[in-house]
Amino acid sequence: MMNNAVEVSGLVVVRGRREVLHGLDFIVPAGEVTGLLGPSGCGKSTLIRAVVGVQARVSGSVRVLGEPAGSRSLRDRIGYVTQAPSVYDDLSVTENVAFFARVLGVDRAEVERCIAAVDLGDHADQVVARLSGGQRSRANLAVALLGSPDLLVLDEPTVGLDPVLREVLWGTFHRLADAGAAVLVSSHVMDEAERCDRLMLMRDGVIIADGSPTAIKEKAGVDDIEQAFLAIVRGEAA
Ligand SMILES: Nc1ncnc2c1ncn2[C@@H]1O[C@H](COP(=O)(O)OP(=O)(O)OP(=O)(O)O)[C@@H](O)[C@H]1O
Repeated sequence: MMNNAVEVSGLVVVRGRREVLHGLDFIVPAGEVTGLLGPSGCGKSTLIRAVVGVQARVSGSVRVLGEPAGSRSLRDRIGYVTQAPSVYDDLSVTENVAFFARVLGVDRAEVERCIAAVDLGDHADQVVARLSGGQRSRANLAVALLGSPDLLVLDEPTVGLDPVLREVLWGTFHRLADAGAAVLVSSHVMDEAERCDRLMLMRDGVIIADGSPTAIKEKAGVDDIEQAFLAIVRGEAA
């Protein structure tokens, strides 16, 4: 097993007329939950899209599980959850997950396991249109868990979820990491930082800090990540 699921150097992305990622270097290790934190618009989704291989106008080197990002062979080794739901409104949770299992060629037995992993067992037969927002996000996540991907990439998976559910989902992410997967989770909510094994703090298309939450706080000489973020930004401006 490779230690780094993702290895990136010199990542530059241009969108419209603007360069939105300005030459990033980072890794995403296997067996850990890596958080990508930064304010709205800083480039988190763009970074994630580059890793998954769906972003246009990318330069630099982006290697995922030993292959160039976007390689065909990576398709069933990466689970990717976007902010927009991929599940169908008029199908039940089970029908949705079973549909994607067929598409991916994943064993039917996986369907129930993935639904249970996101704690949707009680709603398995409900059509997605009648689920709450949080339940719908979890149905989306269940699809991404099919086939036990080596890399799970989640773009703001906990937005709009209640604290109990967030707790459940973070538990799921850590279980997957403990089983050896690399988990990359973005969030604009700084208070999710402490739940990550490793963090990348991002601002204006640049990674301004990278390390364990403890190491980042120690280096900045403060005791919460939000303060660390501000201290680093102030330090850069000075
Ligand atoms: N098609 C586009 N043309 C030009 N600029 C774009 C385009 N799409 C996105 N951008 C810009 O790229 C930057 C990064 O966007 P991105 O969606 O990656 O940010 P984000 O950190 O994921 O934000 P959020 O947390 O709000 O989802 C933003 O400033 C955005 O305005």
